Amino acid sequence: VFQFHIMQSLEAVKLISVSFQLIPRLSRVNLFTLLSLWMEIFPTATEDEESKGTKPLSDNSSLPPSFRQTGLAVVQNMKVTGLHCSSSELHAGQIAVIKHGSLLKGCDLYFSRRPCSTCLKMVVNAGINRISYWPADPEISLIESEMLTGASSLDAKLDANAAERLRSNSRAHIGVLLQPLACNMNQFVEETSKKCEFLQKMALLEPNFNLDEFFFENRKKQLKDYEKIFLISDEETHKCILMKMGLENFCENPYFSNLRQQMKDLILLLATVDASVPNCRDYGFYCGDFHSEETAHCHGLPQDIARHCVVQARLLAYRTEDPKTGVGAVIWAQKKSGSCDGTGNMYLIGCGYNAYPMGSEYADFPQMDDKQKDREIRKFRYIIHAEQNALTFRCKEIQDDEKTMIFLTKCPCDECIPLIKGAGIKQIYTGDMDSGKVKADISYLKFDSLRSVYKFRDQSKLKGGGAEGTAARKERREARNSTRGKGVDVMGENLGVGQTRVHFCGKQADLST
Ligand SMILES: Nc1ccn([C@H]2C[C@H](O)[C@@H](COP(=O)(O)OP(=O)(O)OP(=O)(O)O)O2)c(=O)n1
Repeated sequence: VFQFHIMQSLEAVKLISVSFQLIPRLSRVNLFTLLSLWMEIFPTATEDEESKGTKPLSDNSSLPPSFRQTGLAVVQNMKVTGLHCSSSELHAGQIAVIKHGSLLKGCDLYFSRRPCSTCLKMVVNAGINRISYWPADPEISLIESEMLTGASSLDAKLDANAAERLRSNSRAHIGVLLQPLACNMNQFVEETSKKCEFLQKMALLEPNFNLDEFFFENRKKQLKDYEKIFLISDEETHKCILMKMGLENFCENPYFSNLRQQMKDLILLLATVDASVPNCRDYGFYCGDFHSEETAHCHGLPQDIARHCVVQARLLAYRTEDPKTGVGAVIWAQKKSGSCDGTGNMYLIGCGYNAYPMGSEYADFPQMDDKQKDREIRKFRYIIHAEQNALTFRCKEIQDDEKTMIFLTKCPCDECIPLIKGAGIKQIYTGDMDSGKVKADISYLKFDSLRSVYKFRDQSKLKGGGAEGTAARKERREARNSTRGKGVDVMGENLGVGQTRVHFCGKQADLST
């Protein structure tokens, strides 16, 4: 009885701690759904770029008009084991069958559109556990006005009927898995996106940069685009499509308006996260100095793809268990020759976010950061970093002769640099605002001197790289060397050993010193 009471009190403590968690999290289901939407708009190569060899080889420029590009996240035991998108010849479901074969057994598939009957029969046959799809226009479009001929419209209807019969006959659960976001989630994503270091870097380098204006403008633009792609603007048309897909239960209110609200919330979240990584000509992920010879030899990814993968990592970061700092990591590799995937020759190795060890409850371990004097109750010794989770739970092996790339939302720390190097990762795409910092229980000193892995830092090709950038970095490095360990304020307010807050054009940013 005594033991029972103790157990009950422990449970109560855990519950209380859970309710005290400082930041809202994305649910797994919503994360996988968002990843599938994001895969649908994976940047594809133009013929020109392909022939020049500047983009991964892919071929999805000539999709039939009634066919909608689809993104897919393959999930096994709650871990993402594949991210795909359709190509001109193959649908996402077909690609999943080619790439995973019988390993699809027991997997959950998250599609950005309801897959066509051809895909559905194959993935059901492979023994998938569950399919969730985004409840808008399906893969074979049912929006007739956009179709070229009456024949394709009939095909679309026949396909909808066949898919519905396959669904009702299948033992796998096939339906719509969307969950309402935590009540302050979108507000939290907005705040953290504005503070995200990719935007902060711009604020640091650009005189007269209005971060709010830049961020909200971009978000507005993305939101408009994504609503066009992922939402059916006319409610009656949307209801009609839901009916045809066998989702009549969603057609009555309040279920219909709830569903649309959840869809809009997720689209807003996607647009917000997207706007946190600047998408403009002069900013990007560049290796070394933009004009230096080093850059010419290291064959980085096209900027739109690099940025796409960093945004993916930003989405993952919203599953963090760290009460303060969310970090996401995605590892992709590039095959030497093309592949049937809409991602061209790129394939997923693994992805992760920072969290307490597998299987632990939220309150099992300390959660304080280094502002807490008692080191015993700080989080750092317990949290598994995003890179560590991405490597540990990878779904593919890293091949020595292939280019493997890790995309991070934060500079890798000294604990992770040897892991990245040892694993055979060839390129790191990241921000470097923390580089050179020494915090009480975590340090970021090894990144700068890392030589065997190409580092594609978030920078301006005019200001962050090039001669001007080099000079600025040199100046910072010298300042750092002269102040390291002394906790001296270099340019602004002193935040303690290794950190300085600089004030720049009325804004402030934390810099390593
Ligand atoms: N490349 C990285 C860098 C960090 N982390 C994780 C480990 C910890 O969960 C958290 C630590 O982040 P910070 O170094 O920013 O430390 P704090 O969370 O204490 O924030 P602050 O910057 O205010 O000190 O991030 C990670 O997963 N991957």
